[in-house]
Amino acid sequence: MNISTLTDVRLELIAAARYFYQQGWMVGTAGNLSIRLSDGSFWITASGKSKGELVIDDFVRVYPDGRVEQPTEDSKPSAETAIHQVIYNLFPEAISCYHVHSVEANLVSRFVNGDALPLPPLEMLKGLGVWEEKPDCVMPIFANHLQVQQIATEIKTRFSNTPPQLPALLIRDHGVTVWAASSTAARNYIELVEYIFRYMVAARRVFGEV
Ligand SMILES: CSCCC(=O)C(=O)COP(=O)(O)O
Ligand SMILES: [Zn+2]
Repeated sequence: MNISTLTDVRLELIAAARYFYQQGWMVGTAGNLSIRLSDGSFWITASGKSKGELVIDDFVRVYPDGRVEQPTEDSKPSAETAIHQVIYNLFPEAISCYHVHSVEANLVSRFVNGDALPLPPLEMLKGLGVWEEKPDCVMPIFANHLQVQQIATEIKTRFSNTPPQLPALLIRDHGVTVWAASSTAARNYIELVEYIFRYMVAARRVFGEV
């Protein structure tokens, strides 16, 4: 057994949340992070915690049968747990699911009225698994329903019929969610999609609508 096997994976989520908070992507209590374990359960941030200063007891463990293990009675699973559950069910290779709120994600989600955001053919897309010359990629956009379960159901229905080109989705006027085969990859994916959104906002300023 090496030393990394002994590390509590919640520490990775704490470090990632602190970093995202510093970038302005998890301001206040915004966003939620999760990591799946080998038994199929996952740790997810408890609802309403300040994401810049999480501690080890600010997580809840959710089991595949829906059972929830809370460190304290007032720790409730993230309000957006249903989205993490649907992502883990749809994508068996997913080990981490990260959701953040940035200003740029919200701006680009209004660049189109439809349910798909065309992405510029940037080299950065390779980091998200798109190895094509001049890739023609879109990021799926979902409506931000008050009932999170409705968002989760729409993700399930759409992705069951049409798998996304990228491991990422946008919820309009809300934020972005990514999933990956490791927590390190999920962190990179958040950085990559946020770079692409920043580029899109800057490009609109420089070139106008393209
Ligand atoms: C001020 S954030 C509003 C709720 C939300 O969108 C979010 O990501 C955080 O919810 P949680 O229950 O995970 O704290
Ligand atoms: Zn959110």
